[in-house]
Amino acid sequence: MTTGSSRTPETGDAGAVWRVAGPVVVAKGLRDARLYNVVFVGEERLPGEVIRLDGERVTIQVYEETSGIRVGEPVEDSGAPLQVELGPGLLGAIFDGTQRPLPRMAERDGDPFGAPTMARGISIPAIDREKEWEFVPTVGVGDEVVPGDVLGTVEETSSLVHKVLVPNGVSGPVTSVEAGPARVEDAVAHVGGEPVAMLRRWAVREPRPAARKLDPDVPLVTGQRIVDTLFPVARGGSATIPGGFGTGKTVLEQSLAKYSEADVVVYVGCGERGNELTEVLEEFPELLDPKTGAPLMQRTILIANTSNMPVAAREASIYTGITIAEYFRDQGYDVAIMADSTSRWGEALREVSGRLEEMPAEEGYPAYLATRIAEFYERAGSVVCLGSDGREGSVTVVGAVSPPGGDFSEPITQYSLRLAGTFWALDTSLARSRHFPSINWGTSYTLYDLDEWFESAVRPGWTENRAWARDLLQQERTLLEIVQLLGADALAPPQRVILATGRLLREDFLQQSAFDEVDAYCSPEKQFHMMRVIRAAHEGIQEAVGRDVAVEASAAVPAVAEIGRMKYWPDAGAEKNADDLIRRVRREMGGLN
Ligand SMILES: Nc1ncnc2c1ncn2[C@@H]1O[C@H](COP(=O)(O)OP(=O)(O)OP(=O)(O)O)[C@@H](O)[C@H]1O
Repeated sequence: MTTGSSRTPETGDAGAVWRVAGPVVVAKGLRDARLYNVVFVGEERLPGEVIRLDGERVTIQVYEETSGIRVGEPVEDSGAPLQVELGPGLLGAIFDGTQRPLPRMAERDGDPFGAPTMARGISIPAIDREKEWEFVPTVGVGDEVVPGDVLGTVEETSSLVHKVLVPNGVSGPVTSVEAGPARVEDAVAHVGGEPVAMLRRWAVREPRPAARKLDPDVPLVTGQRIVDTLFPVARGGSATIPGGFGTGKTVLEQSLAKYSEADVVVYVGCGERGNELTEVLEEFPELLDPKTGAPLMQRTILIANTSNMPVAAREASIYTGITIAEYFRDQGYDVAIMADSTSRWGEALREVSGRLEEMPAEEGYPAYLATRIAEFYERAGSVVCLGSDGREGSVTVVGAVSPPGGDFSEPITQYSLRLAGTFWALDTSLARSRHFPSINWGTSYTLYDLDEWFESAVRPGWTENRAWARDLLQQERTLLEIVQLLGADALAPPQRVILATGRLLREDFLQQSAFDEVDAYCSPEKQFHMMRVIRAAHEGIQEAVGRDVAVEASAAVPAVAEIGRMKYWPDAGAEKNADDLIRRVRREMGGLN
């Protein structure tokens, strides 16, 4: 994050600390302060952000521990709002909530998740200034360019070409452009005589512009069966994952981060425990993309703001993340941002608001909570990017919510579900019975209609399979209620068929282990073929019942046990395996009498 290092001394406006209350500092004497400007507090120059102006009192949320700051210490206004640095070198990076590179801080200070007072006042540039990138121009001298046009590219990783765009507010003829190695601050081109470097800055609270929004009609394939088949999210759409303690939010967010078909993934670990993020930091660099075989870290940016880091920086981490996501979207990429957890973020808002002595609204949260959550989800979108080539990009937002006591009526869950297009409700009783992912198929939903895409891109028949599975699960639910009241004997054979198939669907399709090397990712094609087999088993049991064969006998044929092993089939041979198994199911069930 740029904390005003580019300011000139003339713009610096100086005041003094007047009051300190936790992460909130009130200063006086800053004549030119503006809302959301970055200021430096105290002798240690701790960065903070102006969050309220009240006469001569300027209220600041400070992004670092304020202990030891005394009344009268200097406060300086940088004259600029909170910004992130954007450019080659972001992929694979690990930042804190204000975009300080954690590995380089750790080199200085040891464990980055250790002491809450770590690294006070240190300012390390987010993007490496010395690294050289091979710049390949895509324009020539004399070409007329407008904001968003691609000036050239650098190969940031083996799987992603970073596009260097004409910045906002710059247009005209290219007056010079130079191929070859360049550092991020070097001018790689001149447009209308203005130098253009690769490094950009952007105020985090301001959405980056695009030419226009598109209807989200392509799914973000996740490789998670219940998600893709029953409740898919669109590229450029949004999803929320509420779940009580231990229901699997973090595991699901991480599976999405690992396996979603996004070009770039921004993972914001917000207020989670340090050891959970350490796991992520250790595990991610080891993982390979199931599609390309390239290290997953090459497409990932991690933003870590753990529960022991200063609370105000947690609020910033979401904005830092989404701004970086939009930056890659603008290059024409599909980006997914996962935030775990927005509840911890809401708690940061609540804490700061409490220090400001604002009138609390629902459950002590500030009245502007809903607006803030909306600002985050509304930055999702599929767009035509700025620039003349009409390229398209998207940001998909996935936010986890940890409602206290698993109570979904609390404000953050309620606001999130009003805003997000997909709702994956994690269920405590499913988690307790070790049914993972514990997405409740009765209460979850998606508002995106993506059937057409699946029909043409995966297989015709996808929609019908999906409708069949949903209907069957719904019927099973109703029947299970009857069984609870009256016992299984109350059911007629056709109803028992539904229970038998419902079980197959739940155990052999919806359950998916995030920790099994093969099962953790399931392609839509394999999902389709697995569903075909389960439907064939359903028909087989139904036919057998028509011949007066007991449901239990059909459900016990050896081929049914093989259905339980479909998860471990390799993706590649799924179609043939499914054909073979369907034949076996028919043969074995057909032979019963
Ligand atoms: N898809 C899955 N496959 C296998 N096990 C899972 C899966 N999802 C969750 N689990 C199990 O559930 C446990 C809890 O998951 P997780 O830590 O994600 O929960 P959480 O909702 O994030 O918890 P917290 O409320 O503590 O943040 C995991 O350690 C794991 O054992």
